Parts: sequence; C-alpha cells; structure tokens
Amino acid sequence: MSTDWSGDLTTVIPPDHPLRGRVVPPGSKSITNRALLVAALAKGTSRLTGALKSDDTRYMAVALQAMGVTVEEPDATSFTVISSGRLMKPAAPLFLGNAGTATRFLAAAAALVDGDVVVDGDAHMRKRPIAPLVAALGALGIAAEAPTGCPPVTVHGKGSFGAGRVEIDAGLSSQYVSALLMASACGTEPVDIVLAGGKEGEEIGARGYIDLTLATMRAFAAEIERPDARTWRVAPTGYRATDYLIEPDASAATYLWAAEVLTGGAIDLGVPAEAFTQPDAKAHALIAAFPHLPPVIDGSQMQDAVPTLAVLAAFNQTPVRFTGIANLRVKECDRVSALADGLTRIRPDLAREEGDDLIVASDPGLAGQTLPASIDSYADHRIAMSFALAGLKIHGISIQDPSCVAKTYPGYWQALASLGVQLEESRA
Ligand SMILES: O=C(O)C1=C[C@@H](OP(=O)(O)O)[C@@H](O)[C@H](O)C1
Ligand SMILES: C=C(OP(=O)(O)O)C(=O)O
Repeated sequence: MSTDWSGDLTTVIPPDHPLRGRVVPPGSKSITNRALLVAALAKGTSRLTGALKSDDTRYMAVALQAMGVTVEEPDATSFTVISSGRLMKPAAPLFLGNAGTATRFLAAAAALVDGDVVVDGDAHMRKRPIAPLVAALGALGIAAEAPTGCPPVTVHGKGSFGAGRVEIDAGLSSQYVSALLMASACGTEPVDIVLAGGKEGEEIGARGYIDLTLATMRAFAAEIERPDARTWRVAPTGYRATDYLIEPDASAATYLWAAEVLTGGAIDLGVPAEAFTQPDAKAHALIAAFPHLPPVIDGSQMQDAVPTLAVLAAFNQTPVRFTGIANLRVKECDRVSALADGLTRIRPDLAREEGDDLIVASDPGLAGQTLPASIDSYADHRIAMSFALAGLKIHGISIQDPSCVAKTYPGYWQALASLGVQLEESRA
C-alpha cells in the first residue's frame, strides 16, 4: 500500500471489518470562501479558524492577495485576513480553477475594484454558466461581459457597487444570489436582490446556501432585511473585521456517514449531525435510514450530497429515484451522467437517467461481489469520493484521478486509510 495518492488510479479494498474511529471532516468550503471574501471587504484583521485548506479556498485566497489583501496562514486550519477594506485592481486575470464559489463570488466583488478585472477558471469552469450573474451586474449599472455565457468574465469595476433593485434567476446556481448579496453590502445605497421567475415565496434549489451567506455576512456586521419572500434588502453598511469559527464541511461529512452505515461501523466526526448549519446536513437523516432509503429523494436542497446518496442507493433494499437535480448537470461535471456512468460500469442495469432524474436500481446483494470497474471521476471530487464508498463493499472498484479530491477534501484518502481501509495506488 502506498501513502502517496498521486497515482492515476486508486483501488479500494473492501475492509473485512466495520469502520470505526475518529475522523473530523475539514472546514466547510462554502463558509470558508464566504468568510475569506467578506473578511477581505472589512477594514482590519479577521482571524478565521476551523477553515478549509484545499484547492477551492487556495484559489480564493490567492485571488484576494492579487487584489492587495494580506492573507496569512498561521496554521493548517486558520487564515488571518488583513485588509484595507478595498480590493485593488489585480495585475493579471484572476484564475480560479474549477471553484464555483470563488468564481461567482469574485465576479460580483470585482465591481468594487476601480478598473477592469478578468475572472477566469479552468476548462471545466469555462463550461459552467455565469450569464445570469453578468446580466444582473449589468442591471445594476456595472458593465461586464462573458461572451460565451461562461468564464472568462470581464468586469469593468467602478470602485463601488450598484444601487436599486435587481432580479436574478437562480435556477442554474444559487451562487449568483450569494455573490450579489455579499458585494451589495459594500455599496453606497441599499440594494434589493429579487428572485426572478418563481412564485411568491417559492423555494429555489440550494436555498440553504443563501442562509449560509446571510449568516456569514451578519457575523461581519452586515444588515439584511427580507421585505417579502422573494427579496433581500442589503444595507450599505460594509463589513466589520471579526474573528470567525468555521464549522466542518457537511458535504464531506456525508461520505463518513455513508461509510459508517455501509460497513455497520461507528465513526466519530467530532460534531453531531444536528450541529451543522449547511444544507447537506439534511442528508444525515436519509443516510441513517439506510438500507431503507425512500423511493424518491428530492436532491434540490442537498445537492452536493446526491453523489453520496446515489452510490448508497445501489446497496439499498429498494430502488431510488433522484429528482430536483437538473442543475447537477452544470457542476464540476454533469453529475447526473457521471453517476449513471459509474454505476453502470459496476453493473449495466444499476442506474439510468430519465430526463434530469437519476434512477438507481438497488441491490443489497452487490455487497461482497467482485465486479471490476474503473470509475471515471470526470475530474470531479464528489464522483471520486462517492464511488470510493462502493469500493468498501464491492471488490474491484478503482477510482481514476484520485487526487481530484483536493478540490474540497485533500485528506480524504488518508481519512479512509486511518479507518483501516486498504488502498492500492497504480498508474492507469
Ligand atoms: O454557495 C455555495 O457555497 C454552494 C452552492 C451550491 O452550488 P449552486 O448554487 O451552484 O447550485 C453547491 O453545489 C456548491 O458546492 C456550493
Ligand atoms: C458544486 C460544487 O462546487 P462549486 O460549485 O463551489 O465549484 C461542489 O463542491 O460540489
């Protein structure tokens, strides 16, 4: 067994024992990238503890440094952000890899720069839509262009945010709303951000991520009102530097919860499921019901947990249909297809797509079988991490491009190894 996860392929050897031990998930990606940004928009020193250090948060931190903010890393889980409260024009385009949060949040925050800012990402990010956010910036009087509808985006910042009222369609991503909310607090007048389309009070997908945004903003002294169910009114208070403790990542926790029920073990995450404020913590109640997952799971309010739940569903007593997951097609990869692809590589009848739904044809008898399958991760950390769970029960499961977990959970393979899971590294 190697302890270097840089190979092309990781084969998971099903453990012959329940997984027991203590693994605390890393800090929340969503909260870390929100806190880094609002701390950068606050004058003074903010200490962020419990933070995630991964590709996505590194891209955010480096981009903020390129805009004149000092970001120090006193230890493995802390950032110290020292800022004038202003973002300076970066010397080069901001490169944000495939970090959706960093890309969307900084596209709006770039309006606060006096000058042009190019927000760009890797080949995957360049396929992830950003046009609704660009249009919303335009409606607020902030000129911006994204000729392909995806990054790169050029934002012609005026050194302040727009004012008034803007409608935004969050159907493709709630991150557009979060991005507008966070930047709006640094304007000179209140901004009303209104959800387009839906009926009064209608839920949007990933609504819990908006709540996370509001909570982080308020922790840094922002003031937001809710004049009606579709509208957030952000006061032009700016942010106050503060010390902020970030909770562990709920999406990362789903792999550990699933590993626990799949192997009949007991993994101490150091934090009870009820303590999480992130949307994916809702998956805990479903995972706890395994092997009796319900026949239909609406993934819209726990989107990043769907890969975990879909792989778990393969071992359930009865089939599971996943609904409300259309926007999984515009995540790091098309996750609906990637999940169907991985499951059918294990056994051709194990899953199928129906419109934007995913149907997993469960079979508890899969456990203990030898079904050699090389799973294409599609460079997507969640596809890699969730299919590793199948390898806890089925002999012959290999995960391609295992290092892609570094996007949000660089210590994932070490965490499994620390629970006694044997992993074999090889070149494809
Ligand atoms: O705001 C956030 O932190 C996130 C929102 C969700 O994305 P969308 O809003 O694009 O669906 C989620 O999938 C992503 O991992 C993190
Ligand atoms: C969708 C995800 O990330 P992001 O949109 O932040 O790139 C994710 O982490 O599953």
